[in-house]
Amino acid sequence: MSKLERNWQYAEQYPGETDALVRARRLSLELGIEPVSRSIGAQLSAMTVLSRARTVCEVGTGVGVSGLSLLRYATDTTLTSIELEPEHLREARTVFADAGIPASRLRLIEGDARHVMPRLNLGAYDLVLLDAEPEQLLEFFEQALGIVRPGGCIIVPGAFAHGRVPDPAARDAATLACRDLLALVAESPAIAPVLSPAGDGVLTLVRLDG
Ligand SMILES: C[S@@+](CC[C@H](N)C(=O)[O-])C[C@H]1O[C@@H](n2cnc3c(N)ncnc32)[C@H](O)[C@@H]1O
Repeated sequence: MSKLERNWQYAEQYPGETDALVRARRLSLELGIEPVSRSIGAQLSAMTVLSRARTVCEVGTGVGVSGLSLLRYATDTTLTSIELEPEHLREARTVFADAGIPASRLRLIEGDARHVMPRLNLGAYDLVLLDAEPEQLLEFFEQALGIVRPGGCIIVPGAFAHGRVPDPAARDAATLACRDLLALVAESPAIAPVLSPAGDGVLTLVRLDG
């Protein structure tokens, strides 16, 4: 194992998770839904608090691993989470309830985020997480730019498309979408991008004022 791989593995095993997160992660894997990794979950938990995010929007609820992470330390934060699959959302409702998250802090919306996001209030969210179909990433991103407030951020876990983005031979739709987004935001005067190699890559995009 290379030094980089050892670092990565250590970082993935390092953070502790709550019992509710451990249960949700297990359920997610049993159902074949890929949850955010432990280190990314820890980053999300910290980001919500660091950025003082009160309003968070998530695309791709799954069964709630990322949602629980986002809300972990932020007791006043509300989460709007959009999920296409009714079964996933049903499981997520149970996961949030079992974790003791009050219903008043949650707005779980069933539907295709590409149709739901245009109905959300412009500039109303402090933090937006995009964790659904990578092929649709550019569409989600355009909508996210509209709903995140200036100074707020958009977070994209899985930005390496399972490690394929850095491989020039990889040309599948998901990889191309991630590459296109990375190129787009690198050139944008309206965004400060940060790409971290944690998990399968986390792209954090701060929407600049003006
Ligand atoms: C990678 S999983 C999300 C995992 C979750 N964020 C977590 O960490 O627990 C992606 C989810 O996005 C959902 N999804 C796919 N396309 C979607 C769309 N267009 N709108 C909303 N949800 C979508 C899938 O059904 C799946 O549950």
